[in-house]
Amino acid sequence: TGSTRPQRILRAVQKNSTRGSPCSVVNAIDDYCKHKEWAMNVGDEKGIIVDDVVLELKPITVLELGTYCAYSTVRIANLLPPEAKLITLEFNAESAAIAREIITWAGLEEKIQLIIGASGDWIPRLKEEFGIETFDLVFLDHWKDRYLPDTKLLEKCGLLKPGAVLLADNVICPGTPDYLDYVRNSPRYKSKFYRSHLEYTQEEDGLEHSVFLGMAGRGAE
Ligand SMILES: CCCNc1ncnc2c1ncn2[C@@H]1O[C@H](/C=C/CNC(=O)c2cc(-c3ccc(F)cc3)cc(O)c2O)[C@@H](O)[C@H]1O
Ligand SMILES: [Mg+2]
Repeated sequence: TGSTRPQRILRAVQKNSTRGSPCSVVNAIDDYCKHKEWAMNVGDEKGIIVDDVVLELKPITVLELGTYCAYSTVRIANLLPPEAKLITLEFNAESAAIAREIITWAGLEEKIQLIIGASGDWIPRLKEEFGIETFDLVFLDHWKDRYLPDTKLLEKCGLLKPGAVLLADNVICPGTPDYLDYVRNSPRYKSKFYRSHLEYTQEEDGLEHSVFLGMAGRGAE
């Protein structure tokens, strides 16, 4: 019974980064996944785009769907204002355990709430159980066929306010065609595509940045 990829990523973090330094944790994961073993982190190239969106938006409440090894969790939380909070949902208990270790190693446990469970079960409970009004930023990076249903669920639960941003990874590779079609054609969103590459490769990929305009869409126009 060998180790799992998340366990090897955690070991690389503990070996090659400094406790309490989110930047060094992000760099250690990127180095490991570039030179030793590919893993499905948003990565350094797309990560710079994520950084720019976060620094521009200055979100106070952030939701991440699909924690995996907490690479993007740490990368985003590191750039948040002091009073901001990030909730991240991960339904695989093994991944969540590794993610929690990496979040703690980075020293970000105060800013990040990791919930073990499925987005479909938890999104309807966030207002009640975590006192969340609405999210300023949602980062979608979980199963690609769940982006659209979870977006509709977020709308239904009133968790998006006008101006909220949905930032979706992998809209080209592996691809999220139904989600792209929705956010690009719905009057409820102003969407734009940030062309990039699949993490640690030369393959085409990119992020979709969609601003929620409200349930009434653009109104009379
Ligand atoms: C009930 C399922 C939906 N709800 C969910 N709720 C909470 N966590 C969920 C989740 N779905 C999936 N997850 C978790 O997110 C993670 C899944 C992410 C899926 N991501 C990908 O498939 C992916 C895949 C690639 C990829 C690209 C090219 C290639 F050749 C091979 C892989 C690149 C990426 O950047 C990716 O993000 C896991 O940790 C999983 O346990
Ligand atoms: Mg991804």
